[in-house]
Amino acid sequence: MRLVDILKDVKYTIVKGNIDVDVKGICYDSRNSKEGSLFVAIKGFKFDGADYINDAVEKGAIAVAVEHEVSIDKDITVIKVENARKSLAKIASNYYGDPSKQLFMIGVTGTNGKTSVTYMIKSILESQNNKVGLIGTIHNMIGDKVYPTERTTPESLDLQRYLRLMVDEGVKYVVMEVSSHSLALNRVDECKFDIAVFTNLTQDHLDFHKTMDEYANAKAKLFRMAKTACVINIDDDYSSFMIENSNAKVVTYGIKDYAYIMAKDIKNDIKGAKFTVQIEDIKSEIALKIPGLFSVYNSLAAISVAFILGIPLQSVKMALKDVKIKGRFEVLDLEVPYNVVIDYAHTPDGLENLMKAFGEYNTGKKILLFGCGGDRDKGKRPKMGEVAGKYADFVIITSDNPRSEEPIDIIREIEKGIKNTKCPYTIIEDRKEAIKYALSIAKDNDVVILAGKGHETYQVLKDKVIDFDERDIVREILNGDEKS
Ligand SMILES: CC(=O)N[C@H]1[C@@H](OP(=O)(O)OP(=O)(O)OC[C@H]2O[C@@H](n3ccc(=O)[nH]c3=O)[C@H](O)[C@@H]2O)O[C@H](CO)[C@@H](O)[C@@H]1O[C@H](C)C(=O)N[C@@H](C)C(=O)N[C@H](CCC(=O)O)C(=O)O
Ligand SMILES: Nc1ncnc2c1ncn2[C@@H]1O[C@H](COP(=O)(O)OP(=O)(O)OP(=O)(O)O)[C@@H](O)[C@H]1O
Ligand SMILES: N[C@H](CCC[C@H](N)C(=O)O)C(=O)O
Ligand SMILES: [Mg+2]
Repeated sequence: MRLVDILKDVKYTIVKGNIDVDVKGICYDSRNSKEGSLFVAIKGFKFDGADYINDAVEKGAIAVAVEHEVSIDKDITVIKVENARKSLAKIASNYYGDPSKQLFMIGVTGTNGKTSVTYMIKSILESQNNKVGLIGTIHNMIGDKVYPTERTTPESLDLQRYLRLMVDEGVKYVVMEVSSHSLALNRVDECKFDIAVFTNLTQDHLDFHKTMDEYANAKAKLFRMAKTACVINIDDDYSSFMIENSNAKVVTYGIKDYAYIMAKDIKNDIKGAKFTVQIEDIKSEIALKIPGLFSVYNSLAAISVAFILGIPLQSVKMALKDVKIKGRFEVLDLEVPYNVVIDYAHTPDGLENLMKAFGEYNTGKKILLFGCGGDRDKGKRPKMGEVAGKYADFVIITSDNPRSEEPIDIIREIEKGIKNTKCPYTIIEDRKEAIKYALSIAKDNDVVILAGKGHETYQVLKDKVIDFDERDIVREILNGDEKS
């Protein structure tokens, strides 16, 4: 594709060379550069892409886009842009033919519930014989095909490539998680969203956004982008802020106060939740396999999208009843007289919602095992410790993904919070040892809750990533054949 066409509607100046060259690929990481590439050099939080221009050229790049003056003695085309991330999004959309224009785009944002809501929406859309694309934390999907991912919302170049692939494979609807990072870092700039969904806003990612206002402002961008409708959880404290930022029809859902789509007569046990959904004078019984009030909220968001698309409630009911999501309130099928549940709760609100889901019926003790991710929001750690102590009968504080931090430092911060409660707890830094201990103290009718890692089958340590699938670890321990 001609570079001049790739740069359509991008603000740039030519530093040197000619823009009427044929580009054979785009990259924002020099390590992915190849013959004929355009390398977009982004000045990031850790590295400056401009320091890797020579690497990119050695691998065949014939053009680079930079956001500040650099001296380049190579015989290549150099253009200067104001904002490399913003330009990359436009460049990617041009290169892949603006695929989101040919798709019905549903973006789901919020601190918790994004993955859960996207899976529910995908199930409902597929019940109408649609081929659906999904972009999210666990993996990306085109119909039933699964693609591994490292991000909840990919960089613009990767995202636009997925959207092009989805168009080419006959996808009509795309349902995607839109993280606050992606909104702040221009990853979804060129996505033409039709529906935006807001789940909730509570503390997370303040290591990045610094304040809740900044976090809310990032999320609000999505509601300004949506053209068809904005689906809003009216019970959330930030609902009015998201509604103020909505440029399309607003559909509200909720449980506490009046909402256009409401849930009533909610019943909940470890097998799932049941409730009556009410839309004006229409009512229907809904059953979910994932327990918890939070699951009722998530399903109301999905039901709202279905309502906007004119999908009959009977089809919605049938599509929702079997939805299960890896690592989201995943009850393991074991031959023991207690339950083991794996969940992804990794924020104070997520953990509180998870623990409340047990509170209503669990007859035995709630043994909660969790840690907090390293290189993430430190402020949530004591708050999660306090939530754990408030709702559990016994807590084992351990590691999650420590990343570059010392595991014990993270644990000590969590411990500060649990000390504000009377809940007995212990500290076991090694997560596998912690799981072994949790299983050793569980009695009949107890529930062992492994929180924070959910679907993850790895553990990110300082210098390596190890295999770590809690499903396998639990079974190995119970069968007495755990590998050390
Ligand atoms: C805070 C954040 O989101 N950072 C993302 C950002 O990193 P950065 O801007 O700091 O990039 P950098 O590492 O400084 O590198 C700058 C540039 O130099 C380039 N480079 C670097 C090295 C090299 O040899 N050659 C080269 O060209 C890089 O490709 C990059 O373009 O751009 C990088 C390249 O795309 C991402 O990998 C990185 O995600 C980091 C790893 C990350 O952990 N992000 C998390 C926080 C995240 O995005 N999470 C959200 C929300 C999760 C959720 O709540 O669900 C998500 O959507 O996943
Ligand atoms: N609506 C909700 N409100 C509060 N907590 C929730 C809600 N839905 C799910 N949770 C809890 O939060 C955890 C994460 O849910 P989910 O993966 O759907 O959120 P997410 O927004 O995709 O998270 P992430 O930002 O990490 O991608 C769940 O395992 C559950 O414990
Ligand atoms: N077990 C994960 C959960 C959060 C992952 C994701 N939401 C992010 O912030 O990258 C961790 O904290 O390490
Ligand atoms: Mg997610």
